[in-house]
Amino acid sequence: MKKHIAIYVSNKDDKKSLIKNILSGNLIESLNGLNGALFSEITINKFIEEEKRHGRFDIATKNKHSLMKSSEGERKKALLKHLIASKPEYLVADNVFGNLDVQSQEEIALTLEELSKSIPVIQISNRKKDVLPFISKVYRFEGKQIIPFENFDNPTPKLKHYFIQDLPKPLEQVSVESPSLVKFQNVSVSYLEKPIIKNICWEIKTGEFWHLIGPNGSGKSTILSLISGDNPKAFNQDIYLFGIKKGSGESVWDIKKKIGYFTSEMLQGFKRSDTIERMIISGFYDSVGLYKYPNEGQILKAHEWLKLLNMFDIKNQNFQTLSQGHKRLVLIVRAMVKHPPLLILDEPTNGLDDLDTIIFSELINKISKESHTAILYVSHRHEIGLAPDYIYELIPNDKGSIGRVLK
Ligand SMILES: Nc1ncnc2c1ncn2[C@@H]1O[C@H](COP(=O)(O)OP(=O)(O)OP(=O)(O)O)[C@@H](O)[C@H]1O
Repeated sequence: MKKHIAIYVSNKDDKKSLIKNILSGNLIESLNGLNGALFSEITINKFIEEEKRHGRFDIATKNKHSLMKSSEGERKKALLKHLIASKPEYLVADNVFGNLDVQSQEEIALTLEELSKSIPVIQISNRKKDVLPFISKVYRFEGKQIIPFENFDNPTPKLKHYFIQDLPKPLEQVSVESPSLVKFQNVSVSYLEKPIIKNICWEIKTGEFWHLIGPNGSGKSTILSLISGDNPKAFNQDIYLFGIKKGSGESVWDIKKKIGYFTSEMLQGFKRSDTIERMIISGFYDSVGLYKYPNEGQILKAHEWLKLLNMFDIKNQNFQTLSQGHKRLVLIVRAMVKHPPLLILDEPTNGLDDLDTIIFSELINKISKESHTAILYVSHRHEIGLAPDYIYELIPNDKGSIGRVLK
C-alpha cells in the first residue's frame, strides 16, 4: 500500500515554499528522485498564462473550451485529467475541493482515491473537513519541516467576538436612485449557441444579504459579469442596476463606484507593495493602490476600520507581509470603506483556513447587520456561522440554468 499523507497548513504558512520543497524531493525522502505533478490553482494559472502569452492551449475542458473561457470547476477537472495522463510518479494535491460543487467534489475525491492505488498522494489542505478519506496520516508544516499533527480531530477552537468595535459609519453616503439595486427580468445568455442562463428574474434590494449558489458552470460568474463587468451580453436585456436600465447612459465606471468587490483571485499574483493603511484608503478611489492624496476625513475613516481589524498599530506595515487571512480582511474592508450600496464577494473563502473562515464570517455578518450595504456572496461553501437572509440557486438545464429563491 502507498503512503498517502495530508499536510494541514494555516494561512500563515508559506504554502508556496512547502510545495516547492516537496516537488524538489527535499522534504519527503521517499519522493526523492521521483517525478511529481502538482494539482493546484497555481498550475491552472500557469497554463492560463501560456494561453494568454503564447497562444498555447495544452488543456481543453469537457466543453472543448480554453481554460480562460471555462468556469473554475471545469478548469480543475480538466487539469486533473491532464496531469493523470502525464503519468506522474506521485501527486501533490493542493486545495482539492476549492471552487468545486458537491458533485464535482465527489468525482474528484473518487478519481484521487483511484489514483492513490498506483501512486502516492500528498494532500495539502487548510480545512480539516477536506482531508481525503484514504489519507493515512496528517502532518503540520513547522519551520521547514513537517511534523505529525497530534489531536488532529479536535475541533477548531471557538472564537468569541473578534471584532469588538462598531462598524465605522460612512464618510458620505453613496447615493442610489432606488432601493432596488439589481433587477433581472427574464435575462437569458448563450455563448456560441450554448444556453447558459434562461429567463432569470431576480431582485436584490438595499441591505439584503444574498448567497448565490449553483453547480460548476451553471452561470454564477456570468451573472456577476452582467452586474459588475462589461459583459456585452448585458445589452438589450432587462437588467436594472441601482434603478437605471443597464446600457442607458451610465458608464461601467459609474456602476463600479456603487459596488465593492472582492474575490480570492485578487490575491493570486498580487505583487503590489503598499502599506496596509494605503490599501484601505485606495478603496475610496475604486483603485487597487493609491494614486491620489487622500483627505483627512478619508485617513481618519481608514483608521477607524484599521482599529476594527486590530491592525491600527501595524498600519504602516507592508500589505504583502500579512497572512492570507489578514490580506483578505484588508481587501474586504478596502471594498467596504466607502459603504457601497452593493458588496460582491466572489468565492471569498477559497483557500482560507478554518480559523480565518470563522473571522471572515463574523466580519461579513457584522457588515450585513450594521450597514445598509447589500451583500452578494457567491460560493459553493455554506460556511458555518455565515448568515445570509436569502439564497438564490441556479439549476442547470439544457435550455440554460433557471433560478429560484431558496429561502
Ligand atoms: N466567454 C465565454 N465564451 C464561451 N463560453 C463561456 C464564456 N464564459 C463562460 N462560458 C461558459 O459558460 C458557462 C458558465 O460559466 P460560469 O463561469 O458563469 O459558471 P459558474 O457557475 O461561475 O461556474 P464555477 O462554479 O465553476 O466557477 C460555462 O460552461 C463556461 O464554459
